[in-house]
Amino acid sequence: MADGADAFCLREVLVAFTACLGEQREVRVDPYLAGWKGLIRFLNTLGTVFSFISKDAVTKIQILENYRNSDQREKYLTVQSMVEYELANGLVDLKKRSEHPDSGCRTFLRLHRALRWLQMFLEGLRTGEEDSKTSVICSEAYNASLANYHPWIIRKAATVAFYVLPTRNTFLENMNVGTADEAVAMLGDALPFICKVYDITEELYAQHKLLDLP
Ligand SMILES: CCCCCCCC/C=C\CCCCCCCC(=O)N[C@@H](COP(=O)(O)O)[C@H](O)/C=C/CCCCCCCCCCCCC
Repeated sequence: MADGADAFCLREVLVAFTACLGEQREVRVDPYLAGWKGLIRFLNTLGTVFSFISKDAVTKIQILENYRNSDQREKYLTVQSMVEYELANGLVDLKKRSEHPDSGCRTFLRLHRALRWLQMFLEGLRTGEEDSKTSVICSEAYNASLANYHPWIIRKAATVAFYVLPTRNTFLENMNVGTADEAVAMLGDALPFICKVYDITEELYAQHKLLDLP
């Protein structure tokens, strides 16, 4: 694991996802991206076999950060304002990637689908037996979520990468929050917030028929 300022800490990641939720059920983009960036720091400590996954996630985060640093940054403050702005201004390719291949809506949707994987993976870790295999928990979560959107070659590469994951307790002890039991307790506190962020986004995208953006 990395030391110092760059070290992964589960608490920081979970705090970031908790901070996504606004009082009016809005989902804030900055803490959402901060949460993913923290997770990618962790992913990078697991070995180069995961590089193709972290590269894709970093690219998507960068696209959204660019919107947050642009003249239109206020429009990208929350997922709700982003959807409203991009749809009202015809900035989303709805049928085929063409004029707006990297819209905020499309890019966020990819991370949103990955959040479902994360939710299922963390729940599997939380409720798993001490010696259960993280690779199995991870594959099951992946097959029930993200895999449905990936071509065969990506599914194959992801499944191979999962094999190198350590056992559940070693994995939890690498979270920098104390013992495996303490990490489990923290997951229990944070998962309802992650679920809520997921559900609100899913509802918003469904309402605007954006769940299948190319
Ligand atoms: C206790 C907490 C520890 C949890 C640690 C989790 C660390 C995970 C960190 C990052 C997860 C990466 C999120 C990946 C986003 C993938 C978005 C996506 O679906 N992209 C595909 C579609 O994009 P477009 O082509 O349409 O632009 C793209 O094709 C995918 C490429 C890469 C493969 C993605 C495989 C995702 C597997 C997720 C499992 C990560 C394994 C983590 C192991 C702990």
